[in-house]
Amino acid sequence: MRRNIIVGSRDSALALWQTRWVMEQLQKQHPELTFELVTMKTKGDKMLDVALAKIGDKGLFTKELEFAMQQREIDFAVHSLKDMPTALPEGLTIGAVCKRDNPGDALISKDGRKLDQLPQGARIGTSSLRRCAQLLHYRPDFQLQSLRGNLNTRLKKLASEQLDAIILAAAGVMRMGWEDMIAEIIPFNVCLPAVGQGAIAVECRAEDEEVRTLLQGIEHTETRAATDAERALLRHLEGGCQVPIGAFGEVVNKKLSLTAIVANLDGSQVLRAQGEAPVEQAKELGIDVAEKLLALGGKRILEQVRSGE
Ligand SMILES: NCc1[nH]cc(CCC(=O)O)c1CC(=O)O
Repeated sequence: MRRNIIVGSRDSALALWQTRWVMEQLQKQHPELTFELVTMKTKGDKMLDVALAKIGDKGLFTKELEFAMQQREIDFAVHSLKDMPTALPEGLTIGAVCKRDNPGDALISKDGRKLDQLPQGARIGTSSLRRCAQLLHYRPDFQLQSLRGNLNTRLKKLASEQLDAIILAAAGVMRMGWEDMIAEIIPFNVCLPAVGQGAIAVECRAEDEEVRTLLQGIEHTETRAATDAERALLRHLEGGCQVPIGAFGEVVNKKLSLTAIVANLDGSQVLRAQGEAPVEQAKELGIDVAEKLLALGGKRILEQVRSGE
């Protein structure tokens, strides 16, 4: 076994928290190894003020790290699974999906109000089409404002842009130690999370058996099955961040269940589908639920959203 493992990460506070967490778990399991952290900026870090839907680039937060892996400058990279494209570059694989934290979306509001206590026409900050569409479906009076930047920046904008509330992934908020600011985890019947939300993934070279064996130690089987189903669904719908798609997979009583939505941009249509399958058939389940959504009218919605109608 190699002695020194080089670990790549973005340099945002959240990414660093996640990467250090992974390094810590591995170090506990392998006291004989050393882990070295290398940080880099990705295109997504350099374009923090541009709407994600406008950049529309797959691998915005992962490409530079992936290139470094292919060049053997780093041995593995830690990502939010949510930020990973469903198709990985040649020669790379997801070596581990770690146990998922809270998968939900957190409401952080000016005076701790919950969603139902927000005033008519409340101004809510979020940069995600998925959150916008589902919130508008629930409360057409809400005014959604775009919100980008690192978590710190977004939190500051709650006050500086005079918003009533912002929405962030609960897992990120908790990892930053801001749990006390969460007014409410938005229920899944209102807003279904993004594919992979709340799960940390480790990407490595597919042929690097040493590192793959190492990463087995932090793999969480149920989270892998759940997110395999979610990612298969997303891939089948060919949805990047430009399309409002939400999904949540979960192992309940040893069975895998998957719920997903496809929405149009103004939230006037939100289609929902659900399915169950044995844990070993995660990908088939994802495709199955995707097919249900397409049949329900998702095909038309996706065409409309993509053509900018
Ligand atoms: N798109 C940015 C991003 N990628 C992963 C997380 C949160 C952490 C996670 O889902 O594991 C966030 C922040 C957010 O959406 O509020």
